[in-house]
Amino acid sequence: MEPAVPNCHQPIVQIKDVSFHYRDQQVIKDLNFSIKERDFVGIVGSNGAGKTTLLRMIVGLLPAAEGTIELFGQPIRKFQDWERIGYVPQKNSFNPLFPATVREVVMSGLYNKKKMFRRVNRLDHQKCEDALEVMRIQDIADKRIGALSGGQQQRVFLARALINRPDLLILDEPTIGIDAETQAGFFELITHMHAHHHMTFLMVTHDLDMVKDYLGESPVSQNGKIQFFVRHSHDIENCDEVDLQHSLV
Ligand SMILES: Nc1ncnc2c1ncn2[C@@H]1O[C@H](COP(=O)(O)OP(=O)(O)OP(=O)(O)O)[C@@H](O)[C@H]1O
Repeated sequence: MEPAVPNCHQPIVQIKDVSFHYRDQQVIKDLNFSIKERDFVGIVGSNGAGKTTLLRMIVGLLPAAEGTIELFGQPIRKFQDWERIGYVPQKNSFNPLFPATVREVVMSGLYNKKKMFRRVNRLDHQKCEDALEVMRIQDIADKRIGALSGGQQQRVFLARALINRPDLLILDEPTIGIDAETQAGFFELITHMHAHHHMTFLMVTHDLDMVKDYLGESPVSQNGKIQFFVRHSHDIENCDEVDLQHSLV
């Protein structure tokens, strides 16, 4: 039997009785689910099941019609600490003429509404170099994003999401449109990060092989057509030892 999750693993996302509809189309109904610190949660479901809608609610882009969502113990409407969450949305495909370089795209992860116009300082540059290094894209940092392959672009968006060293990383079908070999490398990177960094993961994927290999054969729960697979991290045995490596590199 799987050991229980240690008590020091705090709830990161708590979803209670959440429902959502677009006009008259009910997409999510009475969803209850929680994600604890250092869990790796995989969301699987057929097209149109409501997976992206759910992620968009969790990152505050859509309000739940009913029910409550808490992030890091706070109701979402009061939550301000968005730097703690990295989000890689579905399909970031760039026009080859798009003028930004890889480094500029990664740096843009530092800006939110409040900080848009503040000056970039030495620490920001260091964070950017760390994110480039951890994604192994330093050598393409000055290339235009539009000139890269889908797999390389995906690494850039992951680096952009990682620049603030988030506690929770949310990925929406990160390997869609990427060849099998690059996909396997990407999952290796993500699972390595889960094992070695103090981060929690929530990922929508259609890759059932990856889900079964890393998250197990059976979902821990289901809501409508959405299934949730979870791997808990058990390597914090002692609650005094939660100070795992928190830097990226
Ligand atoms: N902005 C929108 N307005 C109206 N309906 C929408 C909107 N976005 C999504 N829908 C509908 O809501 C349902 C759920 O969509 P969603 O994108 O959340 O599903 P999904 O599980 O992520 O699907 P996929 O695997 O195809 O990405 C679908 O029927 C979709 O057509």
